[in-house]
Amino acid sequence: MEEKIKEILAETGAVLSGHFLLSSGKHSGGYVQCAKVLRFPDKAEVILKPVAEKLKEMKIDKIVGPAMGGILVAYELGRQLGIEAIFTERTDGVMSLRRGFELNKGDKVVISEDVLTTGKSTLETRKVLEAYGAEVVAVASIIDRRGESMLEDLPVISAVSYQFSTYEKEDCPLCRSGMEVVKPGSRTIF
Ligand SMILES: O=P(O)(O)OC[C@H]1O[C@H](OP(=O)(O)OP(=O)(O)O)[C@H](O)[C@@H]1O
Ligand SMILES: O=C(O)c1cc(=O)[nH]c(=O)[nH]1
Repeated sequence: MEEKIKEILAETGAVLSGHFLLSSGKHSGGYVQCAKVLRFPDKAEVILKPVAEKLKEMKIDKIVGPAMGGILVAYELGRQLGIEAIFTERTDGVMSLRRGFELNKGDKVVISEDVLTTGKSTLETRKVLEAYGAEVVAVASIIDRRGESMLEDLPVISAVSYQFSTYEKEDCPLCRSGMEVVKPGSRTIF
């Protein structure tokens, strides 16, 4: 199934190579733009089905996706699981739950993401949810591109994994080659 999902990601133009500034501030020659595949609801259903199947085994009350990338993933997983899908968002750089969304003490929640790189957005989201007394039981994503071990105390359920080289800005060979760097994501605070 991983191969089929990677084919869908490639054919929808989601897998990019170039010189990218990631949300973490690191640089990379590879990037997965999940919005390119999620623009097709039928393909979103296919690529997230294996993730939803695994989540079915857990007793989950809600799916929470951090904006922007996690929202559509939460929506599709919530649809397949028949549960509520909500989102957190950054206001002045601070992640919070807004729009009258509610979490009850003891709610078992899954955080959904399009891409996991360093896990920073996920950890920020986890803090917000735990402050409401919710229990984060897993993280779900389309892409797992974590290079280092992050989120070790949580089950991570992803549709596919990629290993792209990432570099600190100072050590980036793509910077040295003079290639212009592109920042596709919306986070501005690293
Ligand atoms: O694991 P991390 O290092 O946190 O990186 C992954 C995050 O980066 C991207 O979001 P971004 O903040 O760029 O905003 P976007 O969802 O609007 O693209 C992506 O959607 C994940 O949320
Ligand atoms: O780390 C990121 O910001 C990131 C990497 C990636 O491949 N795709 C994405 O949407 N964000």
